[in-house]
Amino acid sequence: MKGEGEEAEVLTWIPCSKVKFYTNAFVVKDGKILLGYKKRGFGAQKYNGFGGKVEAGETSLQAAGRELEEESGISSASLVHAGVLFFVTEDSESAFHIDIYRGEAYEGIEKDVRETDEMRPEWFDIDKIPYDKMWEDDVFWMPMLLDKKWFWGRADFRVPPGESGKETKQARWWFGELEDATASH
Ligand SMILES: Nc1[nH]c(=O)nc2c1ncn2[C@H]1C[C@H](O)[C@@H](COP(=O)(O)OP(=O)(O)OP(=O)(O)O)O1
Repeated sequence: MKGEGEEAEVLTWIPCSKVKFYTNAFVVKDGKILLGYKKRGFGAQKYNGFGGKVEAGETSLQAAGRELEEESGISSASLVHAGVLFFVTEDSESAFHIDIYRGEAYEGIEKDVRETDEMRPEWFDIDKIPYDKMWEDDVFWMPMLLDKKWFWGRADFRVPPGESGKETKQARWWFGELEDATASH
């Protein structure tokens, strides 16, 4: 049985005082979604959208377009802001504000898609998204992205109490739809 202290620790949000600004883009076309199998780095061996750090002097939208092209070869999908994921992990001193984009794909996009050193792109039917091979929180907000509902949420990852390994798991999270979806974004 767990002591009270341990329970309380699990229920607390992880404190953070610095935030890194990232993007992540998911391209959707004809009932399919393009995911990338991450071959190296943080989140390796998981399927994810294509994204990375927003560099100095860039807007989030510019960064999303650049990262999508660098990691998948897609250069002109039209990107729409789909939501925000605030991601906090014991692995990193900083939290991540991740602007999530939905890419509405153009005709013939398939031929532009290419594998890179970092990502192996693969199309999935939207009713067969491999959530068991993705970040644990994605299943909570992906339906809102697919339904074009603007969302906001937070996920905290911790090494579960009593586990000696370093692997973090989702410990606390919430996601919701923004009420004023007509606001400019
Ligand atoms: N779909 C997702 N769900 C989640 O919970 N965390 C995610 C996520 N996508 C990214 N993250 C986290 C993992 C990582 O700590 C951080 C940034 O991850 P990314 O894979 O986007 O960036 P990279 O480390 O590849 O950055 P660059 O080197 O700039 O390309 O955000």
